[in-house]
Amino acid sequence: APLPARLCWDRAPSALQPAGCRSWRYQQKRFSSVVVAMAMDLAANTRVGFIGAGQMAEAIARGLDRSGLVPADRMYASDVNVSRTQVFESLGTSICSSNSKLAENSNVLILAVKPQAAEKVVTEMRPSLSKDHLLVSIAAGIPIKKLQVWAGDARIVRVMPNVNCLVGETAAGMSLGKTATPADSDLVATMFGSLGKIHVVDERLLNAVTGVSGSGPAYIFMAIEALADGGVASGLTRDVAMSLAAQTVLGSAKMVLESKKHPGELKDMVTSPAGTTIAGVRELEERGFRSALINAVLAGTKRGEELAGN
Ligand SMILES: NC(=O)C1=CN([C@@H]2O[C@H](COP(=O)(O)OP(=O)(O)OC[C@H]3O[C@@H](n4cnc5c(N)ncnc54)[C@H](O)[C@@H]3O)[C@@H](O)[C@H]2O)C=CC1
Ligand SMILES: O=C(O)[C@@H]1CCC=N1
Repeated sequence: APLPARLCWDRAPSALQPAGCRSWRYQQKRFSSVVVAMAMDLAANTRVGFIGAGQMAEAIARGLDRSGLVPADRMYASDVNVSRTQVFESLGTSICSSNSKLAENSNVLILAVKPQAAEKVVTEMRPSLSKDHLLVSIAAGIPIKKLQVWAGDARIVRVMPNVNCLVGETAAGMSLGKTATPADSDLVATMFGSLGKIHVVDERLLNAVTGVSGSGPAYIFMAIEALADGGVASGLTRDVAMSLAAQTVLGSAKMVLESKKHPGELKDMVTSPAGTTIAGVRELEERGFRSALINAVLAGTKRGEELAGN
């Protein structure tokens, strides 16, 4: 189910920054005072710690800093790989020498290690975790039930974002653990709402979210690359072909989101009788384009289910 309107924002949080923040834009009037107060409280009191400072942690950290909701100097990170902590240091983030130290410094911990490492990492941290910690796991597949056993008293929220956090256009799903509170739900929705869009879903559907939007950017990047290759094969320069391909994907996504029309109807708008598009559509149908995408999503969902069992 989509979040209640007040929590399902399009980039709203860039407008929800406390006075003094870089890009505060005085747009609070668009939101209820409760939401504004919550976002300001979050901005003031949340110390976000990244357990694992890899690709996704970086995308979230850069996105949060960029949105202004949690500035880099109120984020912490730990990683066994020094080259990764150096990246976070360059963002202005404090580095902790262990995951336990990270827990001492942060009240919201983002579990951003690979799913296969999650049990060892969380179990080792358990003595440092208390009911005052909110553990937000982005690890694909790992169920809340397991996380709760490993983490002891910490409250758990599971989120499946995607790498587009980096540009404030993520598409994410979230589910709450048993002891997570409505305030935790609001906080996580606000945080990831500042990075794009987030929906609350039943936990059993989080692997499907992973299949569609967690992994989806890779499929779209491949599509952009292939469209550009087609352009180059047809004589365009690489730069022009890439720009045309990426802008076409951006514009098409906007058409779906803003027109609220069914994608099939939009496709028909492009497809002239005996024209160029139907020639291409026919080729795609012959090669199982739609079926390939459907199967890719199902394969990703299934892999998430496998990761649950490790
Ligand atoms: N890459 C993506 O697009 C997405 C990834 N995810 C999830 O995010 C998590 C992280 O994925 P990536 O960032 O792609 O992986 P990554 O490999 O870039 O990052 C994982 C980081 O954890 C660090 N690490 C390993 N053991 C550690 C330990 N004991 N203590 C602290 N740090 C440790 C590694 O050195 C590495 O830097 C995974 O669980 C994945 O399922 C979720 C959504 C999208
Ligand atoms: O490939 C993966 O397992 C992760 C989870 C979703 C996107 N990347």
